Parts: sequence; C-alpha cells; structure tokens
Amino acid sequence: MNAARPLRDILPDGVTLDDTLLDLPVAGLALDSRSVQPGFVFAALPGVKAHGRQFIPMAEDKGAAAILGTPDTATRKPLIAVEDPREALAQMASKFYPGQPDTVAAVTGTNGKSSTVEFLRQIWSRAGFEAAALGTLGVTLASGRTEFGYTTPDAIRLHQAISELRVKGVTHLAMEASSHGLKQRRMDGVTVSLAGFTNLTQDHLDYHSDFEDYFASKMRLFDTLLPKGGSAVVDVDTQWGARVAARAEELGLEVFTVGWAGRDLQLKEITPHPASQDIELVYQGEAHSITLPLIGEFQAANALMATGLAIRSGVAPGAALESLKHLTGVPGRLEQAGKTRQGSPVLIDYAHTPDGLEKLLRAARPHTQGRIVLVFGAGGDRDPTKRAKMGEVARKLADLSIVTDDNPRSEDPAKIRKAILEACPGAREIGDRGEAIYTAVSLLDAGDTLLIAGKGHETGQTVGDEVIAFDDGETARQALARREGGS
Ligand SMILES: CC(=O)N[C@H]1[C@@H](OP(=O)(O)OP(=O)(O)OC[C@H]2O[C@@H](n3ccc(=O)[nH]c3=O)[C@H](O)[C@@H]2O)O[C@H](CO)[C@@H](O)[C@@H]1O[C@H](C)C(=O)N[C@@H](C)C(=O)N[C@H](CCC(=O)O)C(=O)O
Ligand SMILES: Nc1ncnc2c1ncn2[C@@H]1O[C@H](COP(=O)(O)OP(=O)(O)OP(=O)(O)O)[C@@H](O)[C@H]1O
Ligand SMILES: N[C@H](CCC[C@H](N)C(=O)O)C(=O)O
Ligand SMILES: [Mg+2]
Repeated sequence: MNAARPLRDILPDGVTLDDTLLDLPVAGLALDSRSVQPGFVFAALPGVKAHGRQFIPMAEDKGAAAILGTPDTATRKPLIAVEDPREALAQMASKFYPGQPDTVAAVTGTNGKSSTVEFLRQIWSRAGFEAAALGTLGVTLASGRTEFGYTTPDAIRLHQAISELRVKGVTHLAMEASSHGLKQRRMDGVTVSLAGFTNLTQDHLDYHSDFEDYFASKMRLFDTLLPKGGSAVVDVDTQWGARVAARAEELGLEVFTVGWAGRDLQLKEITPHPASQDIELVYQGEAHSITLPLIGEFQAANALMATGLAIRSGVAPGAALESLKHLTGVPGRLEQAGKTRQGSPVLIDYAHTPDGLEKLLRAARPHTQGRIVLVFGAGGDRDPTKRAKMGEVARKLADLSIVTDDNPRSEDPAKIRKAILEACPGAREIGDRGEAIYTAVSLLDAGDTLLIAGKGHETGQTVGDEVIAFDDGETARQALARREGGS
C-alpha cells in the first residue's frame, strides 16, 4: 500500500476545506465501500444499479477518514464536497498516485483499440523507447502482460497502474479509452498528449442512451482530455471519423488523418497473401510499399493508425513505417490456433460487434478457397440490439455458422442465441462453447477456414456470477488434436 498522504496534497482543484482537515492523513482511496480500509477517502458515486451514497455507513464503519460527494451528501465524517465527484475522484487519484509516462497516447473507437495500442507499443519499443500498452489485455510491457479485466479501469486502479509504469521507467504509454471509461471520467487526470479515433459502429447501446451519447462520450477524449495543440490521429474512412476530424480542427488540435481517405497517411492498395499483405501507401506525397506480416484489411487500418500516432509522437516517419514489417499479432485477434492436416486454418478473433464480425469475415474470404465456418455468440448484459445484427452478418457472409454462448452473465443464454438465430435461421445452435468448437473443427474440409469469434484472449466463460475457465485457443487445439489423432 502507498504511504499515507495529507489531504491537502490530494484535494481536487478549487476545493476548500476547514484548515483543521488539511493535514488529515489519507491512507488510500476507494469507490467501492467493500474496499475501504481505515484512513481511506470513500467516493460516493452515482451508478447504473445503485448510488454510492447508500454505502456511506458501511464505509464509515470500516474506518473511512472522509467522504467525497456532492454538497448534499449526508455523512458523519468530513465531507469533501464537489459538484462532480467522478471528476474529482480522478483528480485525487492522479495526485495520490503521482507520476505518468511523458508521452501518453489514448485510443478510442468501437473496434481496433486493443490492436492499435499494442502495435504502437511495438513501434515505440523498436524506436528504443520504454513503452507499455494498457487496455482490454491488461498492461503489456516488453517483459510480459498482467490483466485487470477492464478496457479502461476505474480512476483509482488506472492511476495506480500508470504511476507504477512511470516508476518502472516507462516513458511512452499507449492506452485504450473506452466509452464507459470516458463517460465515467475514469481517465480524467491522465495527461494525454495524443489521441486516436479508429471508428464508431454499433455497440454498448445498453449503456448509452443513443448513438449521439455514445459519440459524445468518445469525443470527450478530444474536446476535454486532449489539450489544445495536442495531436488527434483520425481514421477518416467512416462518416464518424470525418466528423471527429472536423471537430478536432475546430478545437485547435493538430489533426492527422489516416485511411483510404487519409490526407496524411493514405492507403492506396492492399494485396492479400496467405500470411501477410502488401500495402501501398502515401505519406506526405511520398509512396511507400510495405509487407505487413498480418492478414485482414482491419489490421492494416489499425497498423496505420498506430503509425500515425508514432509519427506524431516524434518517431521518424521512415522508422515508423519500417517497423510495420516487424509487427507481431495481438493475442486473440486473428490469431491462428492451428491447422487441420489438410491445411485448413483455425483462427481465434475478438469480433463481438456487427461491424467487427463483418470485417473479420471479409478479412478471411481472400484466404479461403472453400467455406468459412463461423462459431460465435453474443454477450449477456450487453447491447441486445447487436445480436440480430450479428446474426444477419453471419447469414450474409459465412457459409456455415454455429451459434453458441459468449459470457451469458445474468441472462438466459438460450434467449441470446434465439435473438441471433432469428436473423440467421440456417445456423446450427450448440450452446456449449466447447462442443461448438469441437463440432466446427470436425466439419472442416480442405480449403475451409474456421473462425471462432467473440472471446479472443479471454480465459473464462462468465455464467451468472461464476467465471468458468475457458480458452477458445486451447479448446481449438484440443479439438484439432482429437481430429488428427482420430480419437
Ligand atoms: C456499466 C458500468 O460501467 N459499470 C461499472 C461501474 O458501475 P456503476 O458505477 O454503475 O456502479 P453501481 O453498481 O451502480 O454502484 C454505484 C456505486 O456504488 C458502489 N458500491 C456498490 C456496491 C457496494 O457494496 N458498495 C459500493 O460502494 C460502486 O462501486 C459504485 O461506485 O463502475 C464499477 C466500479 O468501477 C464497475 O465495476 C462497473 O463495471 C461493470 C461490472 C461492467 O461490466 N462494466 C463494463 C461494461 C465496462 O466498464 N466496460 C468498459 C468498456 C468495454 C469495451 O468496450 O472495451 C471497460 O472500459 O471495460
Ligand atoms: N479497425 C477495425 N475496424 C473494424 N473491426 C475491427 C477493427 N479492428 C479490429 N476489429 C475487430 O474487432 C475485434 C476487436 O479488436 P480490438 O480488440 O483491437 O478492438 P477494441 O476496440 O479494443 O475492442 P474492445 O471494445 O472490446 O476493447 C477484432 O478481433 C476484429 O474482429
Ligand atoms: N469490451 C467488450 C468485450 C465483449 C466481449 C464478449 N466476449 C462479451 O462478453 O460480450 C464488452 O465488455 O462489452
Ligand atoms: Mg480493447
């Protein structure tokens, strides 16, 4: 645990307190009453299911030194009264856990964030910087990876992690900014110097009231967190990207656009090969040809976004482009688990949205002489309106689909599968994910490709409150071994 700090050192900007309270020692911060320890400040935050206010008595009983909340908060302890407790908590966390890498690039968008931050980490490492990536995959350093289960963790865990990276000597951090994280102010207090926008398509409409709210949450990265003069790297191949770029110009940001419509880094041609793709691109009027050792147009888009961020952070353009030839794939993103004896690949991917699934199926098509076999499902307690849309994509673009379970959480998995199957009536239904994978592997003929989508790097299946150990890659390898061993 960190050493206690006087309250005066970590007060949010503009907050005044009675002089007698300024030296109150603060041993830690908590936004969940269950994590409060003696001497902690407990932040009472409004949530989706509850209001943290309800848990103030528990926090007090556990020895909270003070409560952070709105001015009307009732408490027996000293109150740090603020209008926006989430923003104040992020500021306090950044002061309690001081120190950040000098360069922080934050990437937002519906799909492609994890891939982009990992590619950027690799480009920076190659350029000689101590670099880290932080997001859905946890914290990735050259030495390895530790997970924390969120794309953008809460302000306390995030600032603690960032501060630890600084202590470890990390100078360059590429982090994911999820829409939940941005809306809930989890990363306010992070000194962002570069921001990236990949795309915006359907997801999370369970949490955001509508698309505009989803978009506005993403835009906080550009209009609130990135200071004027900071660099905004935007993929402008979608109408939302064009909107982000226009708004970023108005905000006085340094705008760098990438993609087929990119002004600064423009894709000209992509030629797919079995395990790579040749990319023709133009950077500031100069043509470059690069062989990217990864398949799928979406991976080229993410690699370009990472290149744009690297260039804007000061990496020499030639070096940034050169390092694309050496990129290694991201765990669980178009990752090959193995092949059948006849050469049919089994690929693990994290597509969990209609657009992700469409991009995945289109990426696999040029590499497939036979059929594309797809195993997928949709998460419980997540945007229910994406289920039928994912089914529709599978119906249109896969040759054989097996609908299975993907973290049903508190929902009835059969209902989730039904919603998908209504849009792809020809699909098979096998709820047990392991059985679905074994069946799919057994069905492969020469020339086919098997795509197992939705869980990527995940190592558990969440059913109710229980997380059952499960790994798509491992299961696929076992299924391949059984098939080839004839057992
Ligand atoms: C919808 C959502 O974002 N929920 C997150 C949010 O919960 P919430 O603020 O709505 O909390 P709540 O349950 O209503 O409770 C209100 C307050 O009371 C507190 N509480 C609650 C119970 C208690 O006993 N004591 C107590 O103090 C809670 O800590 C909270 O501060 O804040 C909690 C504390 O940090 C998170 O654990 C919780 O994540 C839930 C479990 C979750 O599933 N989140 C996912 C959707 C998420 O955040 N995903 C994004 C995006 C993923 C992506 O697209 O990449 C991510 O960044 O990971
Ligand atoms: N640029 C892109 N455009 C569309 N789909 C993409 C793109 N990049 C990745 N995908 C699809 O989305 C999946 C998830 O990719 P990635 O993990 O990089 O995204 P993410 O934004 O981090 O997702 P999450 O919101 O879960 O953190 C990939 O496995 C792929 O199927
Ligand atoms: N960050 C995304 C990941 C979804 C992955 C999929 N396996 C699921 O559980 O829906 C989310 O939490 O919505
Ligand atoms: Mg991610």
